[in-house]
Amino acid sequence: MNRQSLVEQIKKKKSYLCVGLDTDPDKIPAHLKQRPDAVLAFNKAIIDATLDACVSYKINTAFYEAMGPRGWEIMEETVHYIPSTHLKIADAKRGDIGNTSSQYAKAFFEALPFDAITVAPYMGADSVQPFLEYDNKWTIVLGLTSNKGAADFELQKMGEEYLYEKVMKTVASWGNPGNLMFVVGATQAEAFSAIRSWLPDHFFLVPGVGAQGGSLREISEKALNKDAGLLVNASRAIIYASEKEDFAEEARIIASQYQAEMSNYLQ
Ligand SMILES: O=C(O)c1cc(=O)[nH]c(=O)n1[C@@H]1O[C@H](COP(=O)(O)O)[C@@H](O)[C@H]1O
Repeated sequence: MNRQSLVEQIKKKKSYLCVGLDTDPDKIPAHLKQRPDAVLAFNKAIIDATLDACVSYKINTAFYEAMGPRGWEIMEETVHYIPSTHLKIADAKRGDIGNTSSQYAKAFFEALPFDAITVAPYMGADSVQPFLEYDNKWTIVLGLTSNKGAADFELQKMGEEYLYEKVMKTVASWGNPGNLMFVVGATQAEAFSAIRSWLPDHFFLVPGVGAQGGSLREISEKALNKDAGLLVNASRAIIYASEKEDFAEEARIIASQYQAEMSNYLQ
């Protein structure tokens, strides 16, 4: 999905919500757990229930890789189930020497039909470039992450700049806002205005609302741009809104609440 289609979907839905499919087999409602296809059935029910409220799904590959070979198949079946109207993100946080990154890019962009992948930039230009070579796919590079450990490296100063600032500005010079996004955690709201001032056009994937406590209002006020420029992810707050048989309906309600709030900020 290219930038124009993504922006059209955001305007049509009045939503920049990304639903995170971080599906933990242990957290699936009891009535589904017995089924051999429990995780897939859970994902399909969540997708059916939230389609109208969101523009993207983010599949956190760790949850599927942890299930062994069947998990990889479930991930594949899930990504095929998501309609082409929605941006399909592989949250895989890959990045390695060039020839290995090329294989990661092939795995998620060709063998699997993802539109986007999260990439860790620590190994530098040659580790990120193979993903950026796909013009029609999105590379989403970790900028300032939502976790406590962001303080260990990302928020350390390198001369005048924070490390994350240097990383984001440098990576921005390798690609363009048509196929490059950055992860900026919602828990880092105080940094959003500055980041938006030096990257006015890029989309940011923003995890950290919901279970991690970030404020949708604050990041929206500070970082929405003319194309929205934000994809805000919530995983646990939506998919585990209920542990009972009504889990999909409850997920729909929470996703719709995010969508309604977003539609106010988009005006
Ligand atoms: O790249 C990510 O998606 C990501 C980056 C980051 O800084 N923080 C972060 O929480 N994430 C992911 O975003 C999701 C957040 O999940 P919830 O906290 O349950 O909404 C998880 O899949 C995380 O792996």
